[in-house]
Amino acid sequence: MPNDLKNKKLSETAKVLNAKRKGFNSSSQNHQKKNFNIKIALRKKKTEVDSKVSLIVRVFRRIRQLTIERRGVIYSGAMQLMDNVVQNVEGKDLLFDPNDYKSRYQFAIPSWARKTCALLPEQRSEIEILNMASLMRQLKIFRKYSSKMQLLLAKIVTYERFGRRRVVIRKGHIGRCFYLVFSGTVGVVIQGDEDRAFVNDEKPVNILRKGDAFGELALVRNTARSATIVCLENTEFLVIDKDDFLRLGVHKYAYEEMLERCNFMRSLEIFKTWSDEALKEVAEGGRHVELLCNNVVEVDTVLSEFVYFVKKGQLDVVRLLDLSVLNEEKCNYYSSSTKDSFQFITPNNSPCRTPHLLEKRKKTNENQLSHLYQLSLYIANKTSNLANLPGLSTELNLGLKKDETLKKDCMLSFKTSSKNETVGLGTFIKVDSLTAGQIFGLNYILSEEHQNADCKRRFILVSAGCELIRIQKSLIKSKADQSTLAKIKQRSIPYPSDAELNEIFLRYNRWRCFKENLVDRIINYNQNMEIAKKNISIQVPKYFNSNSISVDQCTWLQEEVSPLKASSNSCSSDTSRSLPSFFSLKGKIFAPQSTQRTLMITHGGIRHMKIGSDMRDLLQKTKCLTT
Ligand SMILES: Nc1ncnc2c1ncn2[C@@H]1O[C@@H]2COP(=O)(O)O[C@H]2[C@H]1O
Repeated sequence: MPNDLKNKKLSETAKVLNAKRKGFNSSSQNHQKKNFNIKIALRKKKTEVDSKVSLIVRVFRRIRQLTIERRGVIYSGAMQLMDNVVQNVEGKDLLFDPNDYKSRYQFAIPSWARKTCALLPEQRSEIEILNMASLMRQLKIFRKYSSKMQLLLAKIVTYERFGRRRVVIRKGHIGRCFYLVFSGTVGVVIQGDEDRAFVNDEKPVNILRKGDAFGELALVRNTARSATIVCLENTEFLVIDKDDFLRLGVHKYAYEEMLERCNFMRSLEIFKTWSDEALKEVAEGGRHVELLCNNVVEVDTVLSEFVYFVKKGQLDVVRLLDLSVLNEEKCNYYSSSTKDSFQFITPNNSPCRTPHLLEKRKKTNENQLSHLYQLSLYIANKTSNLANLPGLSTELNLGLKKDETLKKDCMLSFKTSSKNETVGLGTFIKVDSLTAGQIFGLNYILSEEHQNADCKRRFILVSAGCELIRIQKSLIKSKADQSTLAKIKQRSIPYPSDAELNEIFLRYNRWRCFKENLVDRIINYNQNMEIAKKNISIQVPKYFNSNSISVDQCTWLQEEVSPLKASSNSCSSDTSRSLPSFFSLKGKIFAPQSTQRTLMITHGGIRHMKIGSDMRDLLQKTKCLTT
């Protein structure tokens, strides 16, 4: 009986539980269904909204397109606001020009602007004038004019376009217009006819690009044209008529710029003896050039026609160094990683002709060397007195092959590589940095016997962000008096020779290899120590193994550290050579104070490296250090 009762009760509870489970299942199924339906409904709604939004976007795009096509209006309120902001900012002493970074940068004059230029001034609407002014603000020279003048010019400016070899201005003709170059390049020829601009060895005296202007002299002086201007490629100009030029006073700006050049030159010691007339004549032929960082100013200083005066910023002088003249033994100094990072250069002289570099080059501006330039190493000393360079010994064997000093200037030596390509090994090395008031190229105006060796060596001029004045060598030469020439002769100190630069490079490279190897070894050591701790049969790795790297690190450390006196400061942050008292290789002192120590290795500056307590033990074991 009790058993029956028990069974009954059990079956009843089982029934109840089953019923509950069923109920639960059905309710969760319902819930899922509901969720699913909501999801589908939401998705439908979303696609509907999406299609509506894309339709609206398309309609607006079309309206904008039609407006631009019909009325040429692109100058929105937002654009105007932005221009105002930029104008306000322009007055401040910014380190960069915001206009250089405008996303609306045009490489050629757009069709709406051509249409505007074709209209008579009185037919141009206010918005069209604003559009034109906004476009013209891309030109550096235009930005120098006041906002009022900009609008007045935008109202009267006309458009002209000429193909390659077309003469824009012919020397001796009457001047009728002033030209602003918007796209393309033109050559200035003073002697002979325009064909000289296209003869290889007789280059034009000057090349003008986007943002440059010409044709002001004849208008201001009321004389004949002083030079012939010929298009070197398809070139677009914005043109200002002589009457407008004089009426609006544009000539005052041109005159002011010339005066600025004149005053700058007058402030330089080298031109102190010059008459005002001579200085003015030279300044008139000069041009202002503003360059962003990493733009190449001159690819080959030997072929250059110009002397460069740094007005603001910094101009770097870079030399392409032939590393293949170093013998095999010296070449071994490059660790595999270091070797990879140096550029192989093909015989046609261009630093960027290898396929992967070409690829990169295509992506960047034609005139930029940035990726190669990163490799350059800075040498502050422009004299050949190497004793002044930190830690350099002139007795150091250069590793130059006999009779293989640099015969052909800047031409790298080429070898056939494993892939049957002719390759050379070179690196760019910065030999000088010119700052405001310094000049590059004055040496060239001396007679050949007085020129220093640098006049026959090719250097590359690279802007580190600078404003330059560019004047033809011939123009300065024609006006230079005896005392100026004597001053130039006196000041001409050549840059370090290639042999010296090679030495500097080797030393730098050795230091770099050493650092890399040291870091590798520390990492390697730490990893192996972990293994060694677990498995006693494995030998504890040696940290210093003088056979495995080309430079004996112990010697290096001693060499680096030897001039240091153990001081009581734990770590000095100034740039003079100093060491914390607890670490001195020479004195073999190592005071264990905590688990972390700072190993300082100096080479013309201080470098820090953290080492752990195991490292300290190891240094002691390898007898580099004793407690
Ligand atoms: N050395 C020069 N470098 C650049 N531009 C020049 C040089 N000499 C003359 N020009 C320009 O060439 C123009 C020729 O016509 P203009 O004489 O009216 O004005 C001249 C200057 O604007």
